[in-house]
Amino acid sequence: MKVLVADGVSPKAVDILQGDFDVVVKDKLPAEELLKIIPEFDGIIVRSASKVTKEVISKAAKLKVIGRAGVGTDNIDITAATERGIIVLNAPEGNTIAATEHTMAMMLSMSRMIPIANETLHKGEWNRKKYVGVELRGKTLGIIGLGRIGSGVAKRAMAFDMNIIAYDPYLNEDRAQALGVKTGSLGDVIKNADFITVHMPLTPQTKDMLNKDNIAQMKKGVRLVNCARGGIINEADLAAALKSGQVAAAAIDVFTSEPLSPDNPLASAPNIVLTPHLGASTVEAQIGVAIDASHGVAAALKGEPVSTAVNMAPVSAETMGKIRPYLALSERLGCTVQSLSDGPIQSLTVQYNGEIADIDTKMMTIAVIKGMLNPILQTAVNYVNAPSMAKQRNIKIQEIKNKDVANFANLITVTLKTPTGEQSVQGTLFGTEGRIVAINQHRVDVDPHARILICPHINRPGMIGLVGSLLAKYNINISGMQVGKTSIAGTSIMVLTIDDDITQDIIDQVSKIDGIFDAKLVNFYTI
Ligand SMILES: NC(=O)c1ccc[n+]([C@@H]2O[C@H](COP(=O)([O-])OP(=O)(O)OC[C@H]3O[C@@H](n4cnc5c(N)ncnc54)[C@H](O)[C@@H]3O)[C@@H](O)[C@H]2O)c1
Ligand SMILES: O=C(O)[C@H](O)COP(=O)(O)O
Repeated sequence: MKVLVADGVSPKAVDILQGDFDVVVKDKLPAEELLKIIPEFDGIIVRSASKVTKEVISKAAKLKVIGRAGVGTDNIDITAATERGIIVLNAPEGNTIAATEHTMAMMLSMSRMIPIANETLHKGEWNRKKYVGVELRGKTLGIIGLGRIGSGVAKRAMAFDMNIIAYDPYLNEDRAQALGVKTGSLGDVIKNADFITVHMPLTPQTKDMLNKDNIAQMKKGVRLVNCARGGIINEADLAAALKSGQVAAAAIDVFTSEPLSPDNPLASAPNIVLTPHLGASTVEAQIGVAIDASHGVAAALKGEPVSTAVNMAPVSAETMGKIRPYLALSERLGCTVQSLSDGPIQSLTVQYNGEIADIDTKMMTIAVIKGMLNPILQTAVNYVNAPSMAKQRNIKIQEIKNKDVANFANLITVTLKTPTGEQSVQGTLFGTEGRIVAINQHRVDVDPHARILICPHINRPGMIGLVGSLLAKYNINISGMQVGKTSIAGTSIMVLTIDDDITQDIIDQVSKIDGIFDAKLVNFYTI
């Protein structure tokens, strides 16, 4: 598979990917070139420069994953990617410190007029009277958006003896208390702050959040910082407020259109410190995001789950650690139960018993759906599109959780209903190895790999021999065999692991053997 590493992402990404993938590096990637070359690639890693638009995605016939070596995914059309089942992932933590420290640097440079003092001194002007700044100590800093970077700024600003007031409508009050930060409404921040810094994504709600109306209500001489996204502070309104003196100074790293055009009103505004989107530009951050994004892209291309995918239900790293060993088993249970069934799938129930009932199992249920649908659909089903594929087919999905369990520490029971009846399989982990432990109430111990042939049969001597001889006639080797017990009198189930390919015609012949009720092949190579 081929991966395109664009936008000057650190060479660390190439080091990580090149063992497994064919890697192409394009530090500069004009939009027309991206459109032209994207059909060749299975994966792409970008920073904010390349725009992965709907048009790019429509041409990306093989694309399975878009990795963002950074936080903001506003340069990627996530809706278009999700519709195509393309995983979009980011690297949300690698550049947090860099952006936090850049915000502090911007606040200090703006307060002490360092850029202009430096520039004029280089021109030979020794101007000590003109560049008298203000202190941070004792000032109120309004932080809008108290996420990773906002909290980091809060901590550092406290060390400068600033008073903090934060506004974040989605913030849990406990988190603010743990940080020792006072919270308030947007209006409280607007009215009380001497400095305001914004740290949230650009969304329809946050666009122009600071504008001429609320800038007019701020303290005269307020100082504003934007190291988040261009447009959260309206650029024309800010430029006007800098000219009028309502805003004493501003420090801006991000712009509505990048690179910054000379026509942008901020380019010529007074008392403003500008940097060309440098928040994440430290050696450490670029290595960090490249490592995280490339590991995510590699995992996605290998069909493994990705904890930083942004178009899937989020799963914490802690939960991921607990569920990871169950994912392959879950997929195999989905594949097995589907292979046992006939007719259109009406509903799928996944029941979790034991300790796993206490954890967030939604990704395991998605793995079951993936395993159930992949063998029967033309479109590749993955962790992103599995729930919507099930919905499109009107399959009712139900999760049941119960801490009670007999015989095992944890048990997953997958039941699938079609108009012809109900099939169920159960699985558990022995150590880290997944095992199918029951098929339609017959107790078995099956390692779900390669292909298995499942034959319910009458419980009488000679049945295994009959099936074995028929398969031997076609030179099909049986590498494993299990006979399942049940409380249902007179019936049994044999599960044969077979190495070789087997035709439907041979399976039909097995099912016609006297005493065999049915023969179903589960091909784990199809998931
Ligand atoms: N300048 C740079 O180079 C640079 C580097 C890294 C991140 N960023 C940007 O910084 C921003 C913050 O990044 P982060 O990692 O802290 O993100 P985060 O997701 O950890 O935090 C965002 C916070 O904003 C809050 N929020 C969302 N909508 C809000 C609203 N309407 N009003 C107030 N708060 C709201 C959320 O509740 C969350 O707490 C993002 O836009 C990101 O793209 C820029
Ligand atoms: O959202 C981000 O991570 C930052 O804006 C960094 O963007 P960059 O990778 O283009 O520097």
